[in-house]
Amino acid sequence: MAGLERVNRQLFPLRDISAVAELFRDEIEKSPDPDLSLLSIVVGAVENSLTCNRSPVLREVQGEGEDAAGGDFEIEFHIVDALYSKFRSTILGSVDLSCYGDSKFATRELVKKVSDVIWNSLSRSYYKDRAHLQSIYSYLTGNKLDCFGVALAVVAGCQVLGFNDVHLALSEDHAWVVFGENGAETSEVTWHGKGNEDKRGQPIGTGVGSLSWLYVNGQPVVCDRYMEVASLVSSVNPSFNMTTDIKEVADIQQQLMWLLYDQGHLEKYPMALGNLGDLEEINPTPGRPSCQELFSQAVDASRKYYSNKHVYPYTYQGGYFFRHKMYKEALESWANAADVLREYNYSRDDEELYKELMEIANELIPHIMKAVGSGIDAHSILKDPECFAHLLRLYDGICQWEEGSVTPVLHIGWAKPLVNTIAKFDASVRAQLVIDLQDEQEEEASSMKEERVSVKSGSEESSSGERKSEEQTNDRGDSLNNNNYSKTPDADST
Ligand SMILES: CC1(C)CN=C(N2CCN(c3ncnc4sc(C(F)(F)C(F)(F)F)cc34)CC2)S1
Repeated sequence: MAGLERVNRQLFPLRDISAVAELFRDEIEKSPDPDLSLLSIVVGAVENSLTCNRSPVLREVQGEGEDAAGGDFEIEFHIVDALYSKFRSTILGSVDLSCYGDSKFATRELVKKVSDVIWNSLSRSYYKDRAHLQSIYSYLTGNKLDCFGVALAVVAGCQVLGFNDVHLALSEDHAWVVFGENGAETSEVTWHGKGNEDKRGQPIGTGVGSLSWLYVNGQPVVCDRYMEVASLVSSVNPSFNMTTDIKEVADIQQQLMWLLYDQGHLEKYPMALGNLGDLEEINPTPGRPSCQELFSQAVDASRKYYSNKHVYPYTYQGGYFFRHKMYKEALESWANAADVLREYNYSRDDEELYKELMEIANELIPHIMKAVGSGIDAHSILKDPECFAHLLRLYDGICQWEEGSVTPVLHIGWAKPLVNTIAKFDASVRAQLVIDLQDEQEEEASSMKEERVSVKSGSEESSSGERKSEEQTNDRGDSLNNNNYSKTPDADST
């Protein structure tokens, strides 16, 4: 039974958060196969009505730079019904299933066909970096989707066709699909980055290209239906403009995220836990885990399920500590993020991550140095050898990221803040730096260089890790803007 037939029509017209939450709860708790297009249309309609259709009068009274009063929304059943039918008929009307064999599993050709149907119905040229282009509501009412939205729409399209083996695979900066028996096959279905030929229809490379951060070294978040619901909720964007969020949209997103959290559907989804942490930091829900706990759960999930190959859990956590002036903890989180980087070679695919690290090294850490320099130094950072060790581990990780890459990472813009920062630490702290170079003979044997740096501080010492093997090379590609899942601006990438 399709999603709309089982929906509780008494809930309509949807006028408040609890009605939207009830509809999602029914779909998540009562259906073995939550209907992605239904849920994406509903939450996209709410987001659109509260953030996009603003009456000019309301805009004048809204305070800039804070949560604006979102006013009311009213989502009529017949609107959802019409859009839901439009999506289903678009997909069913464009794909002749007799052309794709009689296997109950999807084929590569089928997945590519669904991707083509979505792709060829998008507007010719639109600003891809815009917010609110992630939902099937946006696709149906404006023929616009961002790169995440295309991937989600392809999975939703395959669900309409009855192929429940097609699922969303997510890295920290790209999305694709898995399909076939045991989800053993992969396929690109959307574009990545700016000005790059899309690779739609191709499998995710198994060569060194798949060892890049873009494909998280073969450790993507492979979604089931419920985690796909979590991804569409996580992609809800409450922004009204660059400085103002609509509080109702954030509240709805937060409540839906807790609903999914309680059902265990965020357990293996570090970025969703991080997003929930951000929402809780702004507006804590009484009786719920703190945002700090959520950021820590995101780190644990990456370590437990993805061999600690994800960087963003540590940058979510480090950002939190920084905002709360917990500078020693922030340095440790950022050093832990850099330890993940060591495994990767830097390439054009990694521009988004590069920007994150630039901000940490060249803006946030200099800010900390200024703050502690002027006396706001709860931990006496500059006298703490462990902080110095975290700083060196951070930079050493970035250096190792660069090693073996065809594209350089560091330049003078990095060196100046680094030199200034190191110089801020007490000479007595710097004097404790002990660099143990591994014995030469061992180096030949292992053909992997390893160098240990430690800063003796009481009992503790911190050290850097293994070097990459020399044969790893780079892959090509570009980046995405991770603020709202959309890509960097490009006039006509589709
Ligand atoms: C710590 C940060 C710098 C703050 N926000 C970050 N986000 C915001 C939310 N975000 C996400 N949050 C949930 N799920 C996903 S799936 C995804 C993606 F795979 F890249 C996609 F689909 F291509 F856009 C991105 C992303 C991207 C990363 S990283």
